[in-house]
Order: sequence, then structure tokens, then C-alpha cells
Amino acid sequence: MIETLFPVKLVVRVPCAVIEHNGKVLAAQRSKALSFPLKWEFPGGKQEENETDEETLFREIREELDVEIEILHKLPVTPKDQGWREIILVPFVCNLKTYKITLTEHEQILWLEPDTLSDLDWTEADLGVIQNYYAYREAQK
Ligand SMILES: Nc1nc2c([nH]c(=O)n2[C@@H]2O[C@H](COP(=O)(O)OP(=O)(O)OP(=O)(O)O)[C@@H](O)[C@H]2O)c(=O)[nH]1
Repeated sequence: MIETLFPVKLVVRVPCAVIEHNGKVLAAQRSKALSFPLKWEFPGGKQEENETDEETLFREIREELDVEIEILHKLPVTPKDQGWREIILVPFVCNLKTYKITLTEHEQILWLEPDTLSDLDWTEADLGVIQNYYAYREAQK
């Protein structure tokens, strides 16, 4: 009997935060040492076993920025095929609950006017997130 092996693609769920504060939005630049060096992203990270999206989000934001956030709205899930794996971004619009940010992983952060977000060099998956964020803002008006 001939057996055909289908390679199983790794699927990685990545909750991330579009953090709003005083009318601006936080963009975080990936470190030189990581994959996608110096690209911009919304802070967050890979889900661990038995975590909900929200638990991952709160843990990652504590780990990366050392702040507490609250969720205001869940944006549409945004998949991105990276060849050997598929990233599923799960973006949440959030507010800060504590304000003293300490960076532990990122190169730098910027607070941007929402309209200027697309000026940065984002990871590809984030371009879809930004469009969905704009649609959410329009719907708020
Ligand atoms: N946190 C975050 N990750 C993103 C975004 N967009 C995007 O493609 N990703 C990808 O999702 C993965 C999240 O992984 P991570 O932040 O937990 O850790 P990492 O960089 O060490 O991951 P990696 O080395 O496996 O790429 C990264 O590969 C990252 O490039 C985003 O907006 N936020």
C-alpha cells in the first residue's frame, strides 16, 4: 500500500493589543534579534496551551510592556500564511489601566495618530488589522 504523507502546517494563534491612549495608538517595533527584525507590530504573542485569547493577551502585555490593559473591542481575526506556518492574529482594541510602560522585548514604541499608522513598516498581517481598526473607528462615529 502506498502511503501519502501530508505535512501538517503549524497554526499559531497570536492575540495582540491595539492600545489606545489620549487619542493615540501604540505601535511597537520588533527587536533586531527577533524574526521580522525592526518591523512594527501590535504587542502580544503566541498563545500557550489551555489559555484563552484574553489570558494570553493580558500575560503578553504584562511581559512585554509591564502594564495592565482592559479590552474595549475584539477586531476580526486575521490569518497570515507564512509558508511553514500560519499565524492567526487575534487583535483587541484596548485601554491602559496602568500607565508606566517598561519595555522588555521591543526596540521602541511610538504613540501615533490613528491616521498615520500605515506610515510605518508593519508585519504583513498587521496591514489587515489596521484596516479592520479603521473600519471599527468609522463605525463608532
Ligand atoms: N505580537 C505580534 N506578533 C505578530 C504581529 N504580526 C505578526 O505577524 N506577528 C507574528 O506573530 C508571532 C508572534 O510571536 P511572538 O511575538 O510571541 O514571539 P517571537 O517573535 O519570538 O516569534 P517567532 O520567533 O516564532 O516569530 C511572530 O512571528 C510575529 O512576527 C503582531 O501584530 N503582534
